[in-house]
Amino acid sequence: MRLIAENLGGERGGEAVFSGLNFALGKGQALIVTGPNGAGKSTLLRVVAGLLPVAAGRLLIEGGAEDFPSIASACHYLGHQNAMKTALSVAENLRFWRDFSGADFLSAEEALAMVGLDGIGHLPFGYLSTGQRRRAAIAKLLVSRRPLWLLDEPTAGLDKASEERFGELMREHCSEGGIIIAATHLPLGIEGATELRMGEVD
Ligand SMILES: Nc1ncnc2c1ncn2[C@@H]1O[C@H](COP(=O)(O)OP(=O)(O)OP(=O)(O)O)[C@@H](O)[C@H]1O
Repeated sequence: MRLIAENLGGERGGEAVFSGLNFALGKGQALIVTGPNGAGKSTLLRVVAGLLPVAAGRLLIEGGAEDFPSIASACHYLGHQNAMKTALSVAENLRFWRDFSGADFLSAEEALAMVGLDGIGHLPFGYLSTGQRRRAAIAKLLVSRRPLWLLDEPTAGLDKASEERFGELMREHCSEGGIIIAATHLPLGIEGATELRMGEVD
């Protein structure tokens, strides 16, 4: 599977935020999107996820159409918000996302263990600390198999150990043929990733 952007443009509120972006990502490749606040990193991720329309150019996936007829069906989108219900337990939230996303992978309990949150699945999500909430949201990536991970500031609020653990999960995803696009202000520890700098004047 390859994800290709050709002359891609995105806009917010009718105003162009970026234009003329080109990239092609094959199995196992990662793209790190950097740039100052307001450069359009989140907008790009939302366009790729299908949450905002493509304003110019095109985005396509090649290969894997039988399993993933659209980019949206191939991706996990981890935005700034964790997208978890505070009144439901952590495990209930993960089971919801597992059912919603399909292609079961790890159980809620197994996924929580992978982010170092074993034994807290029964707690309401709202009881968790900021970093624990982010880790539980990261566990969503592991309850169903989707090849394309779109990550917006994924390590914001994580302690050092959790940051390193997540680095390992991302490297594992790539080594299994997954693709990652991550917007970040912090190093993520993915070797060999390509960097896309947004908001810079040539
Ligand atoms: N809903 C909206 N309506 C209009 N403009 C918006 C909307 N959301 C974002 N913008 C504008 O789009 C531009 C790009 O925002 P975006 O969130 O993509 O930047 P970013 O690079 O992710 O920034 P940060 O590093 O602060 O997260 C900004 O100028 C922002 O003000």
